[in-house]
Amino acid sequence: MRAFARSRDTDRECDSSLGPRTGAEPPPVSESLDSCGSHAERLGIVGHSGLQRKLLHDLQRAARFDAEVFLFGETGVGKELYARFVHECSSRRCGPFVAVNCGAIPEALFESEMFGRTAGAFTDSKSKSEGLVAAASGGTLFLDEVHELPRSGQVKLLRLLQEKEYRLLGEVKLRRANIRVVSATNVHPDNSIRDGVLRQDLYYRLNANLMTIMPLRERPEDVELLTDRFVEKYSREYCRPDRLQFTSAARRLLAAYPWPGNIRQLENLVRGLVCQHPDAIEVQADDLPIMQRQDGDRRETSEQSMNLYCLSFQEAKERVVDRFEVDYIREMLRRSQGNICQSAKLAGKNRRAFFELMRKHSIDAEEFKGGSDEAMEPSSAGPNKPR
Ligand SMILES: Nc1ncnc2c1ncn2[C@@H]1O[C@H](COP(=O)(O)OP(=O)(O)OP(=O)(O)O)[C@@H](O)[C@H]1O
Repeated sequence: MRAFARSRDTDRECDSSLGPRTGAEPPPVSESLDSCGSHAERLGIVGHSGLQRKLLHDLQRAARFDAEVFLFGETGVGKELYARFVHECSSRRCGPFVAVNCGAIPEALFESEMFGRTAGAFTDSKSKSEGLVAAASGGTLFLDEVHELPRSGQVKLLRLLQEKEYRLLGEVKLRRANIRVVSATNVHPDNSIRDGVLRQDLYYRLNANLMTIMPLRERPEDVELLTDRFVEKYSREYCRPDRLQFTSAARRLLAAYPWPGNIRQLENLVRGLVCQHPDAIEVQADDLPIMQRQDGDRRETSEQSMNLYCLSFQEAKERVVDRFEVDYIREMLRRSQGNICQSAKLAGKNRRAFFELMRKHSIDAEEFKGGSDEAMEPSSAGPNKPR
């Protein structure tokens, strides 16, 4: 079971008067919304854009009640971090936070992993095992990549959410579940439902509080603070005595870059710069070559759009659509490292239609296979992802 559960908090200091409670009642008035600022700080959440402040405010509000929270956002925007924030701001903060990668649970093992099993429940199960629901008891169960849950498992989860009851595999007795479920996905739920990947009834049950986490490119004001936070974090981790500085040209590039891998990508870039340039004091714009290329691409795009006005409406429209299709398909392939099935899924198209578009524009999936760090990272920095 532990292979699917990424982490579990057990050793935190808690005010026993604050919980975990049974989960039904909201925390007392003394736990005001503002008291959660310290939780954000403790979790290392930074950002001062309006979008970020609104998100934290909405999450705090949702956290006070025991209803499900559904987080939607691109990869690397911080869904797991914000799920922890909900947990910390809730009356369940003294209970465990159990994060589960739904895509990693094989369909055949779903029930036993989620609900646990008695000894001998199936042929080679010699001992009793508590499931994830029991592991998260009194706390929060975080279902990451929820659209990857097996279909049969979704039905069973629906029953758990509706009845707040479950049964160990091999046992008749019903047990009461004391969990709050926070789930997350990077595929738009409308697309997952349309493609039959996510059951609509389960989605309705999970999204009592639907929160969209905006990508980093929509809140460039946060880039500077995040950069400084990561410089501090990795200077400490790699025992660098001096703090890396960025020239204003380099900071402008960082703020203008679209960050397809979001905050994880920025974090990896900074980590790479901190550990790969131990003697450098200042990062120049020239130290961020792929970002400059991106800047060049953008200039080129605007020049091309000027030329559009020399064409007829129909021709100009076709050219824009073509360019969009190429950019979009390449981006999906880049995100899934050349996996066509996964790219089609991300795009909400069927595989054949996606492949036809690739053929139309002579795009080769091989180009995106392997070397994903080079494709993802704005510089050659930070070859290892933290996750
Ligand atoms: N506002 C923030 N402040 C500081 N660090 C952040 C913030 N948001 C995200 N991070 C950091 O970015 C990294 C990626 O975050 P996280 O793993 O939560 O993203 P995710 O959306 O769950 O990604 P995925 O969809 O790939 O699972 C983590 O190291 C996290 O600590």
